[in-house]
Parts: sequence; structure tokens; C-alpha cells
Amino acid sequence: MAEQREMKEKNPWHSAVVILITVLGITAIVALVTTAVLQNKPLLQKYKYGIVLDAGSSHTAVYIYEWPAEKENDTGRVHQKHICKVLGPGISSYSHSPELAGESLRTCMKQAERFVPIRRHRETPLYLGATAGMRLLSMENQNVCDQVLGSVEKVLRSTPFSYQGARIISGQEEGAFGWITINYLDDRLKQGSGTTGALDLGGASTQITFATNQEGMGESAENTVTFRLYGNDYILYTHSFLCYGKDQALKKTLAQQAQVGNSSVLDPCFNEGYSVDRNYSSVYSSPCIMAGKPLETGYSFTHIGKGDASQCQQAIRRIFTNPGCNFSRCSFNGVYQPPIQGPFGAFSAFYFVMNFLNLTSDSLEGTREKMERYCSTPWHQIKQQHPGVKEKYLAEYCFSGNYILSLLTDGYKFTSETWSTITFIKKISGSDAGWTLGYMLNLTNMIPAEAPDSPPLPHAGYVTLLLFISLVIFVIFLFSVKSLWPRCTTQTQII
Ligand SMILES: O=P(O)(O)OP(=O)(O)OP(=O)(O)OC[C@H]1O[C@@H](n2cnc3c(O)ncnc32)[C@H](O)[C@@H]1O
Repeated sequence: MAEQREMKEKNPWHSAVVILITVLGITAIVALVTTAVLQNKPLLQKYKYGIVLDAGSSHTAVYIYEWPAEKENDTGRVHQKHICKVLGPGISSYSHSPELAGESLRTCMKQAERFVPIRRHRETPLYLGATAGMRLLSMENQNVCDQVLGSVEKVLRSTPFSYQGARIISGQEEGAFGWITINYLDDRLKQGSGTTGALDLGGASTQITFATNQEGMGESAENTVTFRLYGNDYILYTHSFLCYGKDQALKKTLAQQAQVGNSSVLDPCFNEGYSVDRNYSSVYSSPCIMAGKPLETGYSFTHIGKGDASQCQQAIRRIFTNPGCNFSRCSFNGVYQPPIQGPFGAFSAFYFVMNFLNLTSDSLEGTREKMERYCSTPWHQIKQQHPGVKEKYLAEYCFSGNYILSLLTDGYKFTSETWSTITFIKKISGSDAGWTLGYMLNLTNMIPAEAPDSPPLPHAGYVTLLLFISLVIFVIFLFSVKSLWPRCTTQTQII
């Protein structure tokens, strides 16, 4: 007591100083916590948009992509906001009235105006890429092809978006951008981990693309694409087989069977009981069909189903030509292909067909068995079992399933072992697998060649660490000024 009194007398301010330090300390902590909380509060997110039209052989689809305005170079951040499927056939089917090709896009473009906020319209890039249908039309008639492109250009220019062009993309681009899309959506590019090959089956062409080591790639420059993405180098093998999409392959198989010139064609690729009259011209008019319509036949023939999967595969095998391989190894038609390196993602018609046939997770042998069973089911029973399915697709599933089997095994040389490396996919993280996203990412430079420098700590981690260190300093400070505190003793003093 005497000591304390003595201390107080020596330093009458000491209790006021301690109170002041404590108040300042508490105020500092409250200020720090408030700053940390406010700093971590998510900002009101602003988005940017991009629109890509996939003008395919069978139809056109309008894809609207959205991404946070702040982090354009961050992988996995662009996602599909909306897809609008244009009514009617693909733009290449408007060769007889090209002006209608553009008109067919109007409804979906109006929808796009509603999905993209008005304040973003002017800055939203708009691209149209046409694929195999237009490649074929340009081979048939360049003038009409230009008119169709002119017609879609006119309509797209009239929209409020930033029109960037309508062009026919090459098969190589279609394959490579499909590969970029699935690997971007899987977040594999930024991680620099192993990549997934891309198998795309369209209506008029099919693409196979996968990363491979450099060995042997010098053999065929036209099948090689190189990319540097996020600081990693990729050498891709890619090939697009024009005329080997699902619809053109069907025509090829049928044309070959109809060559005999009989009034009816008994087709193992269609279910028994199926019977439809077809014009020869509908089969032989495609530039994919080299042979002409058989001479001395009528105007049409009856297409009759026989429902035999093994015979169907034999018929399909005949559309893969074998002119000899001038490389160390080939897939089909004398096209170079290095050993396949999986895993693979198979999309578009690969998915539509295998999903319908419930074959997305079967072994190769299981797939063959199920195809035998499906094809031998009578047509009337198939129709009864699937009342809601579009009849054209339903009639073609026996052919389509067998075509996929044949393309993957006889064509690309997948085996029972490598079959399991294929995953049939439609979407990844809500965005469709296909070339459109990769195309837009490339044209908007959204995937940098080098990995962007990132701060050693994420923002939240940085604020938390700062807070923690401040608290530790404050506690140490309190302990160091402890000697100034008035000592309270609980011992009763006996005087
Ligand atoms: O790339 P290209 O060759 O130009 O063709 P595309 O862009 O028109 O091709 P899609 O991927 O849109 O479709 C591929 C094929 O799948 C068909 N298809 C679409 N939906 C289907 C479904 O539910 N069942 C079966 N086939 C389907 C469509 O008619 C095409 O023949």
C-alpha cells in the first residue's frame, strides 16, 4: 500500500496513461476489424458479354457468354449465359433463297438483345462462324455461298452489338477451338495439367483433336496446331473429316447401297418394318457423294429397314476408303494420325446419340451388344417406346450408333482398352462443349500466352494476416506496459 502510494506520488499520470493506451488499443482493433470486414465485402459484380453464332450444317445456334469485367484473364470464368436455337435448317440450306438465311436469325438476335444488358450492347462482340455445311456449299457454288454470308452479315450488322464478322471457319479451327473449350471449362489449361482430347461429331464433318508429344508430328504439318497458353506449350494433332458428319455419312452409306439401282433398298442400318419412299436426288445431290445416281432407274426408291447391326457396320466400313498410308500410321482415307492419347471428351452428335441409346458408360463389347439389340427391335415397337422423340432422329439411331462405333474403332482405332478413356459429354460447368467458346476466347485474347503474375496471397488471406499480426503486436505491447499497471493485491493487510 505504502509502495503503491509512493508510486502514485512519484508518477501521478500512470493510471491515466494506461487507460489511454487501452482505449487507443481497443479503438485500433475495432478500426482494423471494420476495415477487414469492409475490404472483404464482395463488390457489386460487373459483367461483360460476347455472342457467337454457330452456323452448322443442320442448324444455327446463338451462344451468349458472360464473364466478370474485372478478371478477364482468369481461366474458367467465362460461362454460357444463354443459348438460342434458330428455327429451321442451317444457313447452307438457304442456297435457293439466300436472303432468308439472314432473316432466320432475327428471332434469336432479338432474344440476345434482352439477355445482354442495354448498357453493354455496343461493346459486346458478335461473331458468326460457319462450319461444314457452308464449306460444302462453297465447294459447290462460291457465288451462292457469298450471297448467304452477305445475307447473314446484313442482319447481324443491324443489331446493336459490335459485329466482328461472319466467316467459314476451317476444319482445323473447328477441331482446335473445340479442344480449347473443353480444356478451358475443365480448368486444365491454367493448371497446366494433362489435357483432354476432343471428339466432335457434326452433321457434315467430324473432328478429332488431342495433345501429343512432338515425336512424329513433323510428318504432317496440316494436322499440327501449336498453342502457348498460360505459359504452357501444346502441340495438338487435329483433323476434320469433311463428309463424315452423321448426316453425310448416312447419305454415303445409303448411296452406296442404292448403287445397284433397284426400286427398293434393304438397309441393315434401319429397323425392320421401317419403309419410306426417297428421291434419288435427295441422296445423290450432295458434293460428298462422288458416284452419280445409278443409270436407268426411276425417280425414287423405297428405303426398307432390315435391322442388322453387324451388316450395318460392314456397310459403314465401306465408306472409309483405304488408299494406302503415306505416313507411319493413319486413321482412314490415308490421313495421318499418331497413336491416340486420351482421355477424350466426345460431344455434339456423339453425345446426342449415345445418350439416347443409353450407351454413355458401357464397355465396347457392351455397346456392340446393345446396338445389336436396338437394331433388331421392330420399328413399330421403337416408335411405341419413344413417343416424344423426333421421328427422323428415332429412325436414324440404329445407323447413328453403328456409325459412331465404326468411326471410333475402324476409323480412329480405339480398342476395348482405350474405349473407356472416352467420356460422352454435352456440357461442362453449364456451358456446351463445342468450338464456339474457344473461338471467342481466342479472338478476344482472353487466354494469355503467359501465366499472369498473381500476388503471393489472395486478398482475403492478406487482410486476415494483417489483422492477426496487428493483434499479436497489440498483445505484446500490453504485456510490455504491464509493469505500469497499478498492482492490486488480494492479500488482507494486517496492520
Ligand atoms: O458441325 P457441322 O458438321 O456443320 O454440323 P452441325 O453443327 O449442324 O451439327 P450439330 O453438332 O448441331 O449436330 C450434329 C448432328 O446431330 C443431330 N442431332 C441434334 N440433336 C439430336 C438428337 O437429339 N438426337 C440425334 N441427333 C441429333 C443433328 O441433326 C446433326 O446431324
